[in-house]
Amino acid sequence: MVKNNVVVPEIKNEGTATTMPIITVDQLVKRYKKAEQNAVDGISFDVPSGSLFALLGPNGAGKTTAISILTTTLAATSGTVRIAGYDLATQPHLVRRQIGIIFQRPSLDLNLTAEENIRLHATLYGLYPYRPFFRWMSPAYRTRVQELAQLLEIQDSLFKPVKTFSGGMKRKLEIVRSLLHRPAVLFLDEPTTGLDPISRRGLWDYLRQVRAESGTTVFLTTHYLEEAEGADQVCIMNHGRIISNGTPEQLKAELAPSTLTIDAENRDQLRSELQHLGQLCKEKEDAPFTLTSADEQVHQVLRQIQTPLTLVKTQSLTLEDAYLRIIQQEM
Ligand SMILES: Nc1ncnc2c1ncn2[C@@H]1O[C@H](COP(=O)(O)OP(=O)(O)OP(=O)(O)O)[C@@H](O)[C@H]1O
Repeated sequence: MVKNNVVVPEIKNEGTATTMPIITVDQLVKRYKKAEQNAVDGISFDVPSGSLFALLGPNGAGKTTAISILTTTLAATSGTVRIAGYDLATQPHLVRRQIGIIFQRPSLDLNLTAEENIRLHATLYGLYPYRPFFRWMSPAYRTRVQELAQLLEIQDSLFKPVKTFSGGMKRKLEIVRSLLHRPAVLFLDEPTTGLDPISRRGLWDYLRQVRAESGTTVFLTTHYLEEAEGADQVCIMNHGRIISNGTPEQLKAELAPSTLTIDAENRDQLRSELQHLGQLCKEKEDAPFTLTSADEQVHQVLRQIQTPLTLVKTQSLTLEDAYLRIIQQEM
């Protein structure tokens, strides 16, 4: 892998993802006042409509800065961003209508019920006229809230004070609230930080469901690599720059090749066959042959080998392995 290599993604079209970009970022720069370096240093990427896009990077890489600009809460120094066809710099109010945001820190009023939190948000954003009771709100509002609450399985807690909610339920409530206006893009800044593994898994199941049902594009920053494994596209930032961008499979294939361990009764024949196939492999006396290549190459090699094998073991590395390699190359 060459440093700063940007893999052009071949977008998977699973379920709702299409190849049309809903977000286009071009040469985006942010330099904070009095800072000596750019926090975001000329990044460019596209997010296909309906996809799950994960932005990764170590602490201080520039992820929160980038997501803050994309969600119109921070002004860029230069560069252009288009979201759902609108220009971020000149049409921020139109962009805001297209997006839902879930920040790192929950922004719920703990003394209100879940539904009251949703109602306040809906009224503040001008989605529905305010009424002092749920039953007085418009039928459209009531149906939408019930639908979303059911989707995220918090319908039994809708009228309970949020202070009685677990961390996972609060996150789900924030999701309900952010989906109220059917945003085209849902931005999530480290949405599962502080959640236990069960709540994290649950949240992901729900987000998957929401995406399947509404075709929402999800743009996420996370430190949990296993969460990014399920993304259509993974973009890795470091020091304000994009150092890798592609599908998880592409990143793994480029940076963390799979290992194939094979052996045969007739080791001489296998060795010469491997040499003939141009496979450089590590070999210790009497130990199995270990080949390291990208996933599809491993399978190709296996298909071509004629020598009867006594051992075949493949080990695919994880996105976390790929990520650590990319970051370590940068150090
Ligand atoms: N308000 C600010 N003023 C000055 N510098 C800032 C400000 N916010 C962030 N920075 C700097 O910008 C750089 C990028 O920070 P940012 O918070 O975007 O990184 P991050 O990738 O989100 O990190 P983390 O994973 O820790 O949340 C860092 O060097 C940080 O110190």
